[in-house]
Amino acid sequence: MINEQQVRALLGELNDPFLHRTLEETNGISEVSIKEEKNHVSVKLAIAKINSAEQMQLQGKVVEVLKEAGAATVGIRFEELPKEVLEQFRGQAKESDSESILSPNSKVKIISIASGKGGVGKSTVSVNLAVALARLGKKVGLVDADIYGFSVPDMMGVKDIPQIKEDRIIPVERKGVKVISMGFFVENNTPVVWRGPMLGKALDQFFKDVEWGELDYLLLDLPPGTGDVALDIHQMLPTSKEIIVTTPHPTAAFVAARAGAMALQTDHEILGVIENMSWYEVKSTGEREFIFGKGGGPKLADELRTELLGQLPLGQPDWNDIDFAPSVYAESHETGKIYLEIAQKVIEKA
Ligand SMILES: Nc1ncnc2c1ncn2[C@@H]1O[C@H](COP(=O)(O)OP(=O)(O)OP(=O)(O)O)[C@@H](O)[C@H]1O
Repeated sequence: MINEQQVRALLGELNDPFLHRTLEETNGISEVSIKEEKNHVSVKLAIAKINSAEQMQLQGKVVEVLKEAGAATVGIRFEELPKEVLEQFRGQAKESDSESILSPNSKVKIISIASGKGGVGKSTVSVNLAVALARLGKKVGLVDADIYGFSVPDMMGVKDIPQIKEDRIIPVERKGVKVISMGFFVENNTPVVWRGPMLGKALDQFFKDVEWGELDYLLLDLPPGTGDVALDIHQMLPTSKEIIVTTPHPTAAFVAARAGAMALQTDHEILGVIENMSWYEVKSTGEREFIFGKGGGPKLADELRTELLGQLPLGQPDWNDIDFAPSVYAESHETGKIYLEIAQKVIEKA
């Protein structure tokens, strides 16, 4: 037989779905009564907003918890918390929000990885830079903000999907990096068709509803080009710094300059340029062939008055690795070492 004290203790641990505080903290358990002969528990709970999907979810949880503890049947009524209480908690919620990643006071360093056009290796660079920062002991999150063309989960060999806990999204951890991607939330790799406002909301969720925990760096793999999403993100994240990825071809660098110009126009500092696919090294002779041309990276860095953070050769990761992630270079791989050098520079600059 369950008693009132036990009921209060159990329910007190559940969260008000809107305030992210426990019912004990919100004083949300208004009534508890127990009919001993039938082992029936009935409770009245006060939450921030009633008649909502969140209420239904909480209802399910209450029934589950109480039945597990021995109640035969459970009756629940909901009421709304008094206005004064709500305001008090909303005020506090605002304060803690202001410590969130999006706040200018946040200590998390946000770095957006941008490119002028698709296919230059922006996602590959984002993934490997994130892993390299983690290898250097940093706490790193990675947002695949390339909402239409998400590829990060595949590149990192992520097989799990995020858990949802108390309506917070828990990112998937892979190679020491906490990862969130739109790819986790669509089925069967279906392309995502969004309208502008929905898109902004989805991104907003990635920052506000994801339980990132403590982070030193949050990297964002932006969509290619200078479209709406890239612009949205710039506006949403006034403190973010930018890395521009280009290939060595002069025209690629010219197009990438536009992405850089957008960062500067929106007052975002550019940390530097990374030139990808810089050369191909012939194994037998060690000779470098400049397949995609030469000079694009340094020229772009010059134009944007920033530094060339590194040049990455053509070549795939070692696919014999035990903990296989298709696009992640091992620490001992020549390219993996270059990523560590770039990450070190990023730590010094960001
Ligand atoms: N240094 C490299 N050597 C060999 N292949 C590479 C290199 N960098 C990237 N690639 C390959 O090039 C392709 C495009 O890379 P990636 O998806 O990272 O580019 P992207 O700029 O993010 O493209 P999009 O913007 O279209 O998503 C991928 O197949 C990737 O594996």
